[in-house]
Amino acid sequence: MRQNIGVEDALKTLLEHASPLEALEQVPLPSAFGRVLGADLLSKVNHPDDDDSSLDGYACREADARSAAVGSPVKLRVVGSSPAGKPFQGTLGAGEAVQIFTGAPIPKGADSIVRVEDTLREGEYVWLMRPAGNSEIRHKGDDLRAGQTYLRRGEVLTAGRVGLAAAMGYPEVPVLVRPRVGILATGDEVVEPGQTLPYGGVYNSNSYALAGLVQDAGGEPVLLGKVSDSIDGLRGQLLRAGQLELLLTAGGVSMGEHDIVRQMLEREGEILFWKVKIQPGGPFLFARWGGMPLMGLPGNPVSAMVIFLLFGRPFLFKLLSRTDPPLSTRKAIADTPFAANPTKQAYRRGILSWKNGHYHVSSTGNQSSGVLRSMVEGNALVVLPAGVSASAGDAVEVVLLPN
Ligand SMILES: Nc1nc2c(c(=O)[nH]1)N[C@H]1C(S)=C(S)[C@@H](COP(=O)(O)OP(=O)(O)OC[C@H]3O[C@@H](n4cnc5c(N)ncnc54)[C@H](O)[C@@H]3O)O[C@H]1N2
Ligand code: MOO
Repeated sequence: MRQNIGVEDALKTLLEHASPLEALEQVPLPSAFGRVLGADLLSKVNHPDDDDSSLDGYACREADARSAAVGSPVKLRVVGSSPAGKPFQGTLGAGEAVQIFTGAPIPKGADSIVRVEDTLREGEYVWLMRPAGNSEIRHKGDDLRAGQTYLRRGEVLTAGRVGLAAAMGYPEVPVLVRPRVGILATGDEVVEPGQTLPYGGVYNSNSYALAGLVQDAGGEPVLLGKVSDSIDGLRGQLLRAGQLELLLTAGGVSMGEHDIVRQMLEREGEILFWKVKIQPGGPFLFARWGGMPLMGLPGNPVSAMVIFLLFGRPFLFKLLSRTDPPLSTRKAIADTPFAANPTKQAYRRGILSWKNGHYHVSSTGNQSSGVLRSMVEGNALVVLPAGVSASAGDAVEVVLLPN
């Protein structure tokens, strides 16, 4: 078992155990938002499907309306109307105009448009006060060309991408099946919210915070409840869970005699590393157990969340072949001091804001790993290499907390 390894080393090691998933499912568009596209999608149609108008006005021949001006308008006979969805079927001749609406195909015989604001309608005639132009014509395929690929495997279906899939003619899309991530809390003192809190007890916050982070990364959380500090209980609960793409345990990986996760894995799993030079979350453990990768997250609520973000989230991104980066970073000016850890890379909770053209970050205050509210009051983690503290005014790197 490797111990006390660096952050980069830990990430590299665990990503070697993340094999991209292949299984796909078809989902209807209303359920597609946030899912990861499983195949490249090419457009089934041209959009627009023919040259069309970008405004409400009149279609005519450019040559007929060249001399039109406010003082000397040109008079054309209106031979029809072309609303979007009910295109004019005839052919427009010299001296003629067709009333046209935004999105309607340009009638045969017309080559230009004048907008309605520059016209005056009089019965079956229209006066044009400006020359007609063709810059308001949207050309066939300007937006989408049939047969061209616009969406790619590994892309997250944002609102725009779901809309684009619809525009390309797909009522449903192939997406990667969400990796199922088991979440198990440990500890005799851990009690479910709603129950009476005994002396020395703590409500189980880790399972629920982690479930949210798993969903946000594209996974499907499988809540496995909690086990007390017994190796038999832990093993039994994990066996009941069946085969999952990733197991997360929270707690029980530190030095104490009750640290059952580490003890069980030492006996019957393969621990790939234990302890990373990081704060919070130093006792982080990564193992394989029963053919599954297992992340033993430290029990402190901040540690569990930070370790999942820095390691679990990239792991799920790789399983899903996601092409967007798992984390976003910024450079910011520290408005308050941030204390280093002498031997570990530190991640301090900060409040990131934008002032006078720069990002600024200030501490959320108490940086203890038990202060869960710092993950809510803060929106970023200030990254401090081992031994490097930041004074007010220093430039620092921050990692944005996802939503
Ligand atoms: N002698 C040492 N003690 C500790 C060390 C060390 O190196 N030497 N490391 C400390 C660090 S750093 C951390 S982080 C914690 C991690 O310990 P465990 O992973 O074994 O976690 P627990 O001891 O079970 O719990 C720690 C803390 O978190 C609370 N907790 C646990 N589960 C939940 C939950 N589901 N919801 C909310 N809160 C939870 C638990 O009550 C404890 O307060 O170890 C240090 N100790
Ligand atoms: O990882 Mo521990 O969070 O440093 O307390």
